[in-house]
Amino acid sequence: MANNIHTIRTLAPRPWLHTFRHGRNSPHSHSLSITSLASVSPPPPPSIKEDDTDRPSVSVFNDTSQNPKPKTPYFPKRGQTLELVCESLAFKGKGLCKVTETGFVLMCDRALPGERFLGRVTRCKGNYAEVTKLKTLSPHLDAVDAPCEYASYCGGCKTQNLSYEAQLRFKEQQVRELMLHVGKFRDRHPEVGSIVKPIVPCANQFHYRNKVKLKLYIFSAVFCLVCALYVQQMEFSFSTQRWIPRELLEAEKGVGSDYALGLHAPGFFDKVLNVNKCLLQSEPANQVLLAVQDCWKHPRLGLSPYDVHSHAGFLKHIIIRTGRDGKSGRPEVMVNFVTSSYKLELLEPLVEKVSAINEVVSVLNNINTSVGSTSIGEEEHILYGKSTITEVLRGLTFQISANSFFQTNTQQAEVLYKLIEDVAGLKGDGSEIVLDLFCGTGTIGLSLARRVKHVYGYEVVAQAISDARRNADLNGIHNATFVQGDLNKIDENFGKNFPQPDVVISDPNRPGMHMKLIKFLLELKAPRIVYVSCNPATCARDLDYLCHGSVIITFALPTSPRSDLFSQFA
Ligand SMILES: C[S@@+](CC[C@H](N)C(=O)[O-])C[C@H]1O[C@@H](n2cnc3c(N)ncnc32)[C@H](O)[C@@H]1O
Repeated sequence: MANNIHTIRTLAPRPWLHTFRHGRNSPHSHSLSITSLASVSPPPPPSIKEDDTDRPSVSVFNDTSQNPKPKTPYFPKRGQTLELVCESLAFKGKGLCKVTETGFVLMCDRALPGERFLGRVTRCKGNYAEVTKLKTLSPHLDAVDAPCEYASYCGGCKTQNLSYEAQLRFKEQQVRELMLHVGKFRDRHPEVGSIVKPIVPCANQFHYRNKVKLKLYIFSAVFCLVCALYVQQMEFSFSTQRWIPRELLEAEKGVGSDYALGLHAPGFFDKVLNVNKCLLQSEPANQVLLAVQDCWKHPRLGLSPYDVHSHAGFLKHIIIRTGRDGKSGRPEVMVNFVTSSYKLELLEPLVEKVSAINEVVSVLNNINTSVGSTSIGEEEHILYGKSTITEVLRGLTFQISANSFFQTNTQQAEVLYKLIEDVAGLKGDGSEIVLDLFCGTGTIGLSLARRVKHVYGYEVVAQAISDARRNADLNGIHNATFVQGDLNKIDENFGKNFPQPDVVISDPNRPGMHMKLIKFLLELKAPRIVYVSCNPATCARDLDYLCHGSVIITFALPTSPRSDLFSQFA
C-alpha cells in the first residue's frame, strides 16, 4: 500500500550533529539549539538607554517609545546590566530573552516567562550571552510560592515558583519546537492535532524520586513528555567549600564557609549548598540525609570531605535510593557512600546511624579513586544489609544495584511503560522479537516479554546486565537474553546474534544514539521503532536521521512512522 511505504532520502552531512556529540562551539549549533527554541511572546523591540541612577551601565530593552532603536546589531558586553523580559523557557529551564531586532539571545537562569528583570551579562558566547538575574522588576505570569526553602538558590529545581501547569505548557512547547526545527517534522494536519501529543502530567510533584543524585533539573523531567520522569540523577555531595548565596550572607554570618553536604551551587563544580532536606525524595531518604548531617562534621569522627582541587579528603557523595518491597509495599532505602578510599573504621559511625532507620535495608560503600566527580566506584563493599533494593513495576519485581539505572520516578515509569507497550503495537501472539537497546536492568524488555517470542537487551553497564538477568529469573521469564556491550562501538557483526526484530525499543541516555547505531537501524528495516528519550534535542536530531536522513532505503511501516515515533511522547 502506497501509504505504508516510507522512503528515506539522502541528506548532506550536518555539522551540528558533531556539535551535539562533542559540544563544540559552532555557528550551526547556536542557530539550531538556541534560536530554534524561542518562538512565543516576543519581547517589545529593544532600545538602549544608559541609566546612571542605577548601575554604571544599564541598557533597557523594552521601552521603545522613549528610546531610539539601535542602528547596528546589538551585542552586549560582559559586565553590562540590562533590563530584560523573559519570553520563554529553553533547555535546562533557562529563561530565554531576545533582542528582537537582531535576534540576539540572552539566557538567564531562574528567569521565567513574562518576568521583567535586571540582569548582568556574565558570559558572551558568540551567538548568545548568559545573564545573571539581579532583581525582578515585575513578576512572571504564572508565579506560585516555591514550597522548598532552597528553591531560590539550589542548582536542582529552578522552576519551582512556576505553576506546574505552566511548566507543562513550556515543556510541551519546547519539545514541539525541537521536533519542528531540529527534527524537521511538520504539523501537516494541525486541525487534527499536533504530531506531538499532549503531555502526560505526573500526579505527584514532590517526593517522587526514588534516587537522588546531583544535577537534577526539575525542568528536564519534561523531555520525555511523560512528565516528571527521567530527570538526571542527583547525589548529595560533600565539599570543602560551602556556598552561601549572596541573599543569605547576612543571615548566615558566623556560619563557617567550609564543609557542606548538599547540592552543587548552580554553575560551580566545587561549591555546595548545604541542604538538610530535599522535597523530591522520600521521607525515609530525608531521614537518612538528616542523620548524616547531624554527625558527619563532628571533629571526633575525623571525617573529611573530598577536596576537588587538592584531591585530598575522604567523603565524596552520598546517594540515597528508595524502592519498595514487592510483598509489603514498604519503602526500602539504599544508602551508598562514595569515598576516595576504603576506610571502614571511618564510615562505621555513619553506617550505625543510618542503619538504625527502619526503612534502610542496604548500606554500601563505593570506592572511587579517580579525581573526577563520578560516583560509580571501582569497588563496592556491602556495609549493612543487602546489595540491592527492590522495586515493583508493571507487576514485575526488580532488584536494583547501586550503579544500575532505574527510572527515577516509579509512578511515572508505570505510565511510560504502558505507553511503550501501546505504541509497540505487539500482536500479543508470542511470535515477535523485541530488541531492547540501552536496556539498563531490563525493565522495558521484561515488561513486554510475556507477549513476545524473545527479547534481546543490550547495555554497557555490567552490573545492570547481571541485574537484568537476575530480574528475568526472579519473574520466571525465560525468553529474554541480555548482553553487555557498548552501543557506540558496534561493528558489522552487530545484529548477527539475534533474529530480525519486529520492534526495536531504543532508550539512550542524554547524548542520544551514535551514528553507527542509527545507520544500523536504518539498514535493519525493523517495522517499528519506539524511541524513548530524556533529551528532546538529541532525540529530535536522531529522529531526523531515522525518518528523513541517510542512505537511500525504502521500507514498509505498518502505520505512519511519525505517529509511531512520537506517540511515546503522548
Ligand atoms: C536512559 S537509561 C535507560 C535504561 C532502561 N531502558 C530503563 O528504562 O530502565 C540509558 C541506559 O543506557 C546505558 N548506556 C549508556 N551508554 C551506553 C552505550 N554506549 N552502550 C550501551 N548502553 C549504554 C546506560 O547505562 C543506561 O542504563
